Order: sequence, then C-alpha cells, then structure tokens
Amino acid sequence: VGELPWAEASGLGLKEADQMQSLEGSGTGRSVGTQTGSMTGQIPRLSKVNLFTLLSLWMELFPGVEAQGQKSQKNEEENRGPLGDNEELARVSADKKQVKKTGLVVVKNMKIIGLHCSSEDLHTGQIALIKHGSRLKNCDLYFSRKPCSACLKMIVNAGVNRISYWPSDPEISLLTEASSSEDAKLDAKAAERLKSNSRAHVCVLLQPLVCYMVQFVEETSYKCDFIQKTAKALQGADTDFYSECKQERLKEFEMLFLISNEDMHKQILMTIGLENLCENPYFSNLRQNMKDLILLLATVASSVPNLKHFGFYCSNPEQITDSHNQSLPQEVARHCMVQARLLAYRTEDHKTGVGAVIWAEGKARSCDGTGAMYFIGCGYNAFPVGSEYADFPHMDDKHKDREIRKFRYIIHAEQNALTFRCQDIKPEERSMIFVTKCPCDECVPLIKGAGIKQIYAGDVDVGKKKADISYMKFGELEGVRKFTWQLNPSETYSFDPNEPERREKHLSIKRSH
Ligand SMILES: O=c1ccn([C@H]2C[C@H](O)[C@@H](COP(=O)(O)OP(=O)(O)OP(=O)(O)O)O2)c(=O)[nH]1
Repeated sequence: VGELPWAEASGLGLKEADQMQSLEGSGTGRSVGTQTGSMTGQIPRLSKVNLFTLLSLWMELFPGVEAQGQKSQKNEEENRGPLGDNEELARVSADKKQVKKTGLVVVKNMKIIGLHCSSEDLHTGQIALIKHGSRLKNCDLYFSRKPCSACLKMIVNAGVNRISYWPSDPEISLLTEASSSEDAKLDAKAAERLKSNSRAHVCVLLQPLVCYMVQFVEETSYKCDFIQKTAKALQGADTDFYSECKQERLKEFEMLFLISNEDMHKQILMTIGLENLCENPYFSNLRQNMKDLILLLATVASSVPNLKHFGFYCSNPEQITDSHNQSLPQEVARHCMVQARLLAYRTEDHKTGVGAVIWAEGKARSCDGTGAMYFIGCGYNAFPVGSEYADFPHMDDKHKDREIRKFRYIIHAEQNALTFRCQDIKPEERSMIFVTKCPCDECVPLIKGAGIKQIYAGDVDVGKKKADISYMKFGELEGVRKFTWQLNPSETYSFDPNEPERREKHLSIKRSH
C-alpha cells in the first residue's frame, strides 16, 4: 500500500498501519494476469480503509436533507418577529451554523454495520450512539470530519477501537470569523484532550492509492452499464456528457472536501492537533492523497450521472400502486448505486467487479440525516472469507477446463450483502437492493426469498445466457419491483435521438447542486 508518512504523525503507529494492511488479506497482490488492459496488467483493488473513507465522504452528501447551517439560517429568517431578535436565539443560531454536515461509516470486524449522516438536530456521532449504543464497543468509526467534543466523549466512552477522520474542516467549523471561532478552538482543544486520555486511536487514515487506481476507475466507470446505456440511447453520439459531468463533480467535491487555501488548511491542521502534518513533504503528500481520493469519488459518482431524462425507472410504471412499489427519489437511488459502485472496487474477481448495498425504509422518519432510510448490508463479489489467493480457481468461461473456472467458488455481491447484513429484512417495510450489474439466476431467487421489495440494477446483461452464469430470471421476475437505468418511460414518446434538436435537448444535463 506504500508509505504512510503521516500515520505516525497522526498518532497511528506504523506498526499498526502494517497490521491494517495485513487485515486487508492479500489485497492488490491477489490479482495476477488480467484481461482488462490496465497499465500494469494487474487489477487494482481499493483498500478497505480508503473504501470506508470514501463512503464517509459520500454519506456527507446524502441527498434530501438540508445542511445544518442552511437550516438554521432558514429558521432564523422564519423566526424573525418578537422572538427573532432575542440575543440568545441569535447566538444558538450562530453556533448551529458552525456545525458542518458530517458522514459516518461504522465498521465492526472490518464489516460495515452503519452508514449515517448528521441530521438537522443531531451530529453524526450522536446518531451512531443512538443507533448502536454499547454495540459501538471495539468498532472503527470513519468520519468525514473530525468529530466535536460532544460526540467524541460519548463515542470514546462506548469503547470504540478507532476513530478516523478526513483531515479538513472539523465538525465544529474553524473556517468562520475569528470572533465566532473562539468556541470552535476550545472545542478542538477539548477533542485533543479526550483523544490523549482515551483508549481509542483517533487518527487520520488515508492510504495512498496504487498509481493506476485512478486510471482503472476511469476506464471501468466509463464502461459501466449506466454510462454505456446512456451513450447508446444517445446513439453513441459522444460521451461528453460523462466527462462534463465528471469535471463538474470534481469542482464541486474539491470545494466541499478540500480547503483550497493551503495556509488556511495548515492553520486548521494545527488547531486540531495535526501540526506534524503541516511540514513538507507530509503536508503535500496529505493534500495529494486527499485530491486523489476526491478525484476517485467524482469519477465513480459521475458513472451514475445526474441527467435530466435518465434514471432508475420501472418499465411498466402504471403497475406501481402501493407504497412498497413506489420508486425512491432519483437522487436517493443514484446515491445508493454510487455506494454499490464504490464497493465493486473491492472485488476479488479479475475481470468483473460487482457491488451491492441493501437499504430499507422504516415506518417513521428516523433521527438520521437519511430520512427514514437505514442501512441493512453491503457486499462485493469475492472468494469465501478467509481464503488465500491460491485456494480457488480464477478462470472465466473462456477456459476449456470447467474444473478450474471461478464460478462455483466466487460469492456474488448480493450473496455477501445478504450474508453479512447487520439488520433483519422486515416484510412490512420497503427494502431495496442496489446492484451494479444485472442480478444473475443464482441471485434473483435469493433476493426475492429474502423479502426484498425492490431491485435497482444495471441491466445490460439481462436475458443473456453465458457459459457459466445466466441472466434469464431477472426479466421474468415477478413480485419484486425492478428499476433499471433508462430514459424516463413517461417521456420516451417524445424522444427521437435522430432529431438534432431533440438530441441536444436530451444531452442537456440538469445538475442539482
Ligand atoms: O448477480 C451477480 C452476477 C454476477 N456477479 C459476479 C460473479 C462473478 O465474479 C462476476 C461474473 O460476471 P460476468 O457474468 O460478467 O462474467 P465474466 O466476468 O465475464 O466471467 P465469465 O466469463 O466466467 O462469465 O460477477 C455478482 O456478483 N452478482
């Protein structure tokens, strides 16, 4: 995984960093000959640490919930009147503005057991406490910002093992005016004190990407079902919509996750106890690794693009009647599919990476910034847990010898998501699985049998019968609502891609910021 120069500086001993690598199993070393043509002939895998870090950033962007700062600003305006002038109210409001939206991934035994983001009323660490309570003991928590002292004291008290955070502006923002940041500075000090007196490791944990990872993610994102289907529907005109979308996302994410002014970034690092990272080469390494991860996230996010006329739709929408069948808002569906796309970069298959994530919608809105949605489980295609590289055959169906083909051994993404789920699938709730490719005939009955109500999936392989795997059952499946990436069916009557004017209209990308 390369050097971790800042690991020591941030309180994570190098020895421990090595252990992290060994927990990774054989990691990128698993892959040998490949057919994808990446630069070195090896398929790179995303390290688990980077996967958790990326997922925490992505959770910060969970759609549909206003950032706390925005909300309090709105409240302030709404509350103007006799009480609105109240000094105390203004102070509380200003304090709230200083709290930044934060994403969190809770990991137990290297498995994700929670994906959360802060809500209007609660910080994400508080949410983790409410949701998991003492089950947080020995967990590793990945935050998209350094948590504030109010969260930290409870989490530390619960006996977590490691608290890792993205080294940018902390939860209590230090980016505001000097006068209002006095409390933020005190909070940062308190957080440091809690850190030094706790058993938990509180640290920055970003691993450098293998050098061709970004290129590999670019290639595979471009080839993924969603981009390919869009390009096809646009008559393969061009895929500029993809690079355009990626550039915009990149700009947006850099603004959100990177402090553009380097001096200001150093100031913040110093205040939150990371002064060792302010010197070069550590500082430039840190920023480079942050930038690489941001680029990777932007690339994966644009592989499920935010287009005006495309989305996850059911081919026969007239049949959607009861609430279990109702589709999610497009932005939420896209958001969860990007999670599945990120998971796919952990695959142990040389050729095809698949990711799956299961969410459910509770009966009532929860305290989380995810509305009523809660995480059930996730997975990617891989050989049985604990197996070593040489334990199982890796050949695909091109190999004549059927005995040394992978398909009888590899566990599919959906199967891992179901096996290692951390919650039950409740029949009375709307539960949904997001899979980056079409679920195969082995997985379709499992999904249905588990009581999952909706499938959001790629469908490029639907109806195909390959030598080892077939994809016939998905098309015929009944009783589970299927949403696949396509043109909005209620608009298709007016869509003629050959008509230049119309095509342009369809190329126009609507982005929600
Ligand atoms: O529902 C599914 C279907 C497949 N996979 C995984 C299993 C396997 O690791 C890979 C197979 O992908 P594909 O069908 O595209 O086959 P391939 O990679 O071309 O291999 P082969 O040529 O052996 O079919 O995808 C899943 O995780 N879930």
